[in-house]
Amino acid sequence: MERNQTNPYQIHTLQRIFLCKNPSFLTENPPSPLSFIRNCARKGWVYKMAATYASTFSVKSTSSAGPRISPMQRKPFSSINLSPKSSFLGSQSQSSLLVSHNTKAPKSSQRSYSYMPPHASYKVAVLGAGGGIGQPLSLLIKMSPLVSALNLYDIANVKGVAADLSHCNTPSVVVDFTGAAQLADCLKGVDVVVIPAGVPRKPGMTRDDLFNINAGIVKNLVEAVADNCPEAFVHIISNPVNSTVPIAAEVLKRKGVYNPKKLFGVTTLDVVRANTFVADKKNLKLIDVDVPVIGGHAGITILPLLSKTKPEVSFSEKEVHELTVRIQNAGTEVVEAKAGAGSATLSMAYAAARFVESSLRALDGDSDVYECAYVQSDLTELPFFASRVKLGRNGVEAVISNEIEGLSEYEEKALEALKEELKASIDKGVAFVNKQTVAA
Ligand SMILES: NC(=O)C1=CN([C@@H]2O[C@H](COP(=O)(O)OP(=O)(O)OC[C@H]3O[C@@H](n4cnc5c(N)ncnc54)[C@H](O)[C@@H]3O)[C@@H](O)[C@H]2O)C=CC1
Ligand SMILES: O=C([O-])CC(=O)C(=O)O
Repeated sequence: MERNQTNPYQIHTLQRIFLCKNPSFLTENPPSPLSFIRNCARKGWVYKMAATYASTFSVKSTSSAGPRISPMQRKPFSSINLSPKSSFLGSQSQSSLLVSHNTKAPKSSQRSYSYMPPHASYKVAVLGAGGGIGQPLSLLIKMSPLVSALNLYDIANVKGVAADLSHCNTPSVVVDFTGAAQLADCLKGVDVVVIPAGVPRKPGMTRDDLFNINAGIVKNLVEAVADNCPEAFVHIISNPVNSTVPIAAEVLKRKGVYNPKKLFGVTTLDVVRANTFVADKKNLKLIDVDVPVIGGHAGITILPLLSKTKPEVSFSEKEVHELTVRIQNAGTEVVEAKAGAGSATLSMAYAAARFVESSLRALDGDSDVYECAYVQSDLTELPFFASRVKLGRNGVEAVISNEIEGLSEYEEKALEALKEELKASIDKGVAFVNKQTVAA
């Protein structure tokens, strides 16, 4: 079976594109995987895309009556090895679902369909929704077939964003919340909280230069998360991620609700960039490329594992060095191009939306969801580390350990070299919360 690495966001995009082009399709002809594939074939779309659609639509959704989130488990993560044939979507769901589609698909004349469309039943909150990332991210989340409620929070300018988005005819209901007094209401009953609140870089700044402002913002927001939706998945985007995630962990610990499986630093943009740059450099089909990125999310702490690129591809030493440096400096590339008007917003929104969609699929019972993220980890001696993780209903089900085995000499050295900086950033975050606690 051909390995399929299409990302979850592309999958839903395909289904939306198809349904937009065929508006009567849903009412006249419930979209069985088979009929979709026939339509794709008629339109000359590649088989792989059709198969991807079939696999997504074959994923059963939990109904609102079903158990949505099981009780928190505080055991340390288990580490598992990932088959070299697996993608972040996993190998088995794609192939087995394809097989099940092939065997179960009804004849075109039949009207009984075993397929269940995604059921919008999850509540997502975006904190910092009025900002450069917040706005396009909210739009992309509004497009998700899995979201029933989208709560948008900011300290200003969020009313108009919510009014605007609420006109899109997708399932979720959009509600705006402005200012600290409305934060608790925004968070009640939320399944996934995404935090892009905070200031972005200007040319000449490092991400760590944002610490003084963003540390306090993240601390306050996560305190409210702890009080109002302690069971939610928490996605931290605000920089410096290497420190803001440890800050969030300390806050949650002090509130007695820390579940390391549900706290994530969003590093998806590093993977998105690595995939794009490698595909470009090696003239590969973008849809096939998958490069794991480990470590952290700043400068040399961003470590793309080019030796683990799928499909297998060889790089010269020069190529490895140039690609690694470009991926590490890609944020700065955007900051400089924007010349004072902020940092990456659109690509970040795309990447964060992919991570949200993956989390929702995991919550919804898809047992084959993999993403790279910055999480509490025992892969190295550092307490937080980005690597590929398997996501499930309870958050991180396993950290994928074999991807940091058998590294190239270049990667081994880069891994050792990043540890000091990453440790300092983690310690800085923890010290910040300790200091605030003593002062209070
Ligand atoms: N993790 C990653 O890969 C990336 C992270 N970032 C980071 O994301 C953050 C946001 O970037 P942008 O959206 O471009 O900035 P922005 O300035 O355009 O938007 C930030 C938003 O946060 C809001 N905000 C500020 N304080 C808040 C508070 N206490 N509560 C709620 N909202 C608050 C602002 O009103 C604004 O709407 C920055 O820290 C940036 O460095 C940016 C790109 C990639
Ligand atoms: O570079 C920045 O400041 C924003 C960021 O984290 C990125 O684009 O990766």
